[in-house]
Amino acid sequence: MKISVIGTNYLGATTAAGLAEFGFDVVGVDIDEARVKVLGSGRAPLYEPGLDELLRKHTDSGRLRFTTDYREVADWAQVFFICVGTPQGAHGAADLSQVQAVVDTLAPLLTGPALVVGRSTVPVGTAAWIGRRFAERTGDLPGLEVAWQPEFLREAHAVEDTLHPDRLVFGVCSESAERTLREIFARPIDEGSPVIVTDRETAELVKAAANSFLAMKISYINALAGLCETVGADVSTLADALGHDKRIGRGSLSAGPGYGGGCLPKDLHAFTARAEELGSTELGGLLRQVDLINSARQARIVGVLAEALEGGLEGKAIAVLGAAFKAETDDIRESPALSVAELIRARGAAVTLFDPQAMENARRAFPLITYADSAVDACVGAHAVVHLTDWPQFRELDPRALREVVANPVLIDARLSLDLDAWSEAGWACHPRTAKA
Ligand SMILES: NC(=O)c1ccc[n+]([C@@H]2O[C@H](COP(=O)([O-])OP(=O)(O)OC[C@H]3O[C@@H](n4cnc5c(N)ncnc54)[C@H](O)[C@@H]3O)[C@@H](O)[C@H]2O)c1
Ligand SMILES: O=c1ccn([C@@H]2O[C@H](COP(=O)(O)OP(=O)(O)O[C@H]3O[C@H](CO)[C@@H](O)[C@H](O)[C@H]3O)[C@@H](O)[C@H]2O)c(=O)[nH]1
Repeated sequence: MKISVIGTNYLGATTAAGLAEFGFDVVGVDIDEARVKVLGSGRAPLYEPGLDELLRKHTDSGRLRFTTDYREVADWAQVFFICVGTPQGAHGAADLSQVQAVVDTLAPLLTGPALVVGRSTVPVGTAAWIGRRFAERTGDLPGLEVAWQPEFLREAHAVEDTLHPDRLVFGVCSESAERTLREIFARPIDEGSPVIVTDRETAELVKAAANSFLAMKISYINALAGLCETVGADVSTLADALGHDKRIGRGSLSAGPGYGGGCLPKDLHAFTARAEELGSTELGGLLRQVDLINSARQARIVGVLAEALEGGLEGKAIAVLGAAFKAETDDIRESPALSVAELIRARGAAVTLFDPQAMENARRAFPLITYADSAVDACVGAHAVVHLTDWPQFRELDPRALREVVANPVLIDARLSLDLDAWSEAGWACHPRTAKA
């Protein structure tokens, strides 16, 4: 089977490489020439563990290539996966202009049967709308069908999640579309990935509901973290204890600076907008509260920092550890680390930041922050150190050595993942405090 993947960044590049690994001939299409060139040379245009190797393997084998020209795939592929972006648009609703552009470019070029499979995250009703738009623009081409197969991969684990998905959700209108999807995903199905076959609306909703649920779990534990800070309780132990209950689970229960990234924030906003548009004010209200708790978390971290420093933040030098929205990625979209860094700067302090992978992206988007060549360099002369992205490298830092280079040994461990006993023993004032500390 010949497959085209349209849109080849975080989702699409991994999808294309994964489908080639499953044994198919794949052509990725993107309008970004620079991205297509890098991918064509077997390299990932972003930092994602294992992706470079998979891309190289299949560009070398000839099973995978990339183009900017839709004409190369229109008559060649039988299946088209849509993986373009669905960024936040007006009033939080999803901006579907990239999806619309794909339909409008592809439709006039199609001449025979095709299965178009949406993988982007979209508001419920989008697949039906795309189906109608294709029908209008192809003059009801026989054998053209639109299915929805949401993708649940996490950045930093994208390759593993693509090759061994937790579940596969097929939103289809026909048995033939289901058969095609079962054939494409035969390998993970044989390995035991559960398959849920449903209508397209349910498939679209599964994705929005899953991301909103993850955001809700994170906001719940962050709201509890605030309470724990007030009474000196330990939110990590609380989360461990909650997580042992199989009905709750430990995943997405790590308190921190709030959730960020290219998915959870925008997907929560889009789901809120769509739910309210469809009259579900209860769901809209719940999701709005989740969002409020998330933003408040970042302001609270800055408040804790300001209180920990004599005379507040004005004129102070603050070292920030981390720019990426989480570890093992160079993605800075909606990064809580950079939001906190900007809030600190807005209160009159100078920020010096280090991140193991996201420096280039951060420098481009936030030029007023100073960037250091290492975590230790970022801390030289600092009045406080704020730990905001949970890179394993930051857990290896030697608090005794760092104590020697800072102006003032104050640590805000916003990720709650450093060994605070070791830092306290080395003479640091650590926040947030627990009864233990
Ligand atoms: N990033 C993730 O981990 C992830 C995981 C699951 C689902 N998703 C969803 O997948 C979608 C894509 O996410 P992403 O993070 O890769 O987005 P992105 O914005 O990083 O990438 C979108 C890509 O599509 C390309 N593109 C835009 N218009 C195009 C067109 N008309 N034709 C061809 N290519 C075009 C862009 O050049 C870009 O390379 C979103 O809906 C997102 O919510 C993302
Ligand atoms: O216990 C936790 C878990 C995560 N986070 C933060 O939440 C954000 C999102 O993390 P994660 O879910 O690991 O990252 P993503 O790669 O954005 O993946 C989410 O978004 C993708 C795109 O839709 C989905 O496919 C995934 O299933 C979904 O987990 C990051 O800022 C994390 O630091 C926490 O603060 N505490």
